[in-house]
Amino acid sequence: MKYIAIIVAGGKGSRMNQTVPKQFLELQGKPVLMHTLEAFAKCALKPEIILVLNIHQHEFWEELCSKHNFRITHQLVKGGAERFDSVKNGLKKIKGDGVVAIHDAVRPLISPELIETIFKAAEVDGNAITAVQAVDSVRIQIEGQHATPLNRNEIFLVQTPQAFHLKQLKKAYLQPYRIDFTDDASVVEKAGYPIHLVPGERTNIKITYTEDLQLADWFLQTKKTAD
Ligand SMILES: Nc1ccn([C@@H]2O[C@H](COP(=O)(O)OP(=O)(O)OP(=O)(O)O)[C@@H](O)[C@H]2O)c(=O)n1
Ligand SMILES: C[C@](O)(CO)[C@H](O)COP(=O)(O)O
Repeated sequence: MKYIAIIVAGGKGSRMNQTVPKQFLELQGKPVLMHTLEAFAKCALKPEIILVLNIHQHEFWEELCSKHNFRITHQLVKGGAERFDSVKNGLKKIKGDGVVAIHDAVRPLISPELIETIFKAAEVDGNAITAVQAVDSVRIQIEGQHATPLNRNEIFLVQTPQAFHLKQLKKAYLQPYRIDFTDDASVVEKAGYPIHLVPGERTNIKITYTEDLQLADWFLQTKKTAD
């Protein structure tokens, strides 16, 4: 079986409010994005890596690779206006059959072991989506109404990687973009495929706000000390 990873890094990081998009910010001495690619390169299944980046940042990325002597083989593809478009651009580069894992560049703490689990689970079930169970109490509030509680044992917070048979993904990504396509699972589900959840990792945080970068730094520092 062929394993392919699409790492989406085409975003602006507007919620982070920095001059450089968050995927390029330094984490333990190197850009966030390099940690993410390293995790995939360390996965025992040795997936082929496709990196989706805004076209105006390709040169900058190549400079960063030289500066950090970064040698992991990957194919560079141009990003799109929405995450959906970036994934679509990555998919266009894939020929033949295989299992494809899509991952946010800004989740640099993903473990190589979870990547392998996700690929293998998708191979069996058609797709595999990482998620962790809610630990806080959860309520839903519809505009103009009082907030009502939900059963947190039934609430899962969805992460990436999300892996799929290429056939499912290609069919799903023929659909037009919708605002409620917040991840790949929502696109594939809309195309008629049931979604399979796999336990994620609580440390696999998405760097969205400044404090997330501080938290990621702490996790990595702690891991380094433990190793
Ligand atoms: N047009 C886009 C938008 C997002 N992404 C990627 O999708 C992942 C998850 O998106 P998010 O955390 O929302 O990143 P940004 O869009 O950069 O952040 P923000 O919404 O704060 O601007 C990120 O790795 C981001 O680079 C992408 O490849 N192409
Ligand atoms: C794909 C994702 O990371 C799954 O949790 C999430 O939906 C991305 O959301 P964002 O608003 O684009 O950060």
